[in-house]
Amino acid sequence: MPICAIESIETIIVDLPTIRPHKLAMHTMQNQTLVIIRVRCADGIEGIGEATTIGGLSYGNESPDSIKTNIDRHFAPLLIGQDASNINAAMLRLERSIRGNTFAKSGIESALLDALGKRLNLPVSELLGGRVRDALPVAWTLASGNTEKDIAEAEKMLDLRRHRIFKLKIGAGEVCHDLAHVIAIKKALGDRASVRVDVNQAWDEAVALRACKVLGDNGIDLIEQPISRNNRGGMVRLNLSSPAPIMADESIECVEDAFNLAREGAASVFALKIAKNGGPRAVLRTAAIAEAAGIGLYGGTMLEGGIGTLASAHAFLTLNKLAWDTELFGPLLLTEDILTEPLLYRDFHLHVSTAPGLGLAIDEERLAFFRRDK
Ligand SMILES: O=C(O)C[C@H]1C=CC(=O)O1
Ligand SMILES: [Mn+2]
Repeated sequence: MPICAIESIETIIVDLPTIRPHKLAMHTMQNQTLVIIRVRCADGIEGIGEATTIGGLSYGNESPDSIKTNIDRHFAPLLIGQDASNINAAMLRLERSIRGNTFAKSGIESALLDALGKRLNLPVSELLGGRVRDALPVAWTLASGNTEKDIAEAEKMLDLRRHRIFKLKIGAGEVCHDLAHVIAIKKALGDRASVRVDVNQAWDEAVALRACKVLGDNGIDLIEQPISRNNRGGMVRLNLSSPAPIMADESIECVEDAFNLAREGAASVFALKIAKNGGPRAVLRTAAIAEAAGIGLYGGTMLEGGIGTLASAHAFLTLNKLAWDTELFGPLLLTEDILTEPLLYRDFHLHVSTAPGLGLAIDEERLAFFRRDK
């Protein structure tokens, strides 16, 4: 294939409203901020990617502002003039000069895959080796902060046949109150739904030791990141003692973290996130480590909009087993998106088309309206 140079890279910060406040242990989201990445190539093809985090710097090491600045100032000069079709070479070039910054790398890798797919007339899932499914089961997060509201929201999702897996965000309140909240929701939904919790690192080990037992004994299927990512020994001990499986989320900030967690036995399920590994190809390296270690897989999200959600979905479609399903509901938390077509959620699944690249197009008017610098 002749060399097709990267001509320009544009980063655009977009602020979109959410359907309701989304309450996490470390931050309450009132809206969501996406960083859209447009990689323009010499053959006129444009690759589109997204790098999105939650709550500025309250969740991870990168913020929308740092992602934009770092791509504009540090990534773009390394990539302009390089072959857009050689994703290995482009990503290795970044890796040699740029430490960390996996969110920004993920957005760039997604955009390069989108461009290559459009160039070759193939969906990104096929560039990643081929899909073994066309749709993914999708969990919903109940995070209004109110038990009755959360139960009503879950009932609505079941009626709509949109979700039958619910993740509850806890950790911000008193432990006893949080446990009562979770147990009340599980009681109301019974066997009609899988109920899981995400503590977002809020507990210490002593609290988690007791709380995980209560959760497991009350029918909670999965406990996500109960304690700090820094307490790896504690994760190992909890994973041994908890009656419900422990899932690592914040513990994985790169592929090497995944290897160390697997080696130490610190979790029996991994949340896969393209943003935390450096892209759709990078996340599959973490998936391979998990598969080799007998660790279950869950398709995670950073509450991306449609672009990041599809980039994640194309990677997850290629996996042999996704024992714990996915939570790719980000676009459904937003009242607006910037794509010409919404993603297709039906019968508890996200359905992913086989259109070239990520299979999406930007609605330029909406983008112009929602971009922060307009
Ligand atoms: O998992 C997280 O910690 C982040 C995110 C994913 C779903 C959700 O509601 O929040
Ligand atoms: Mn989480």
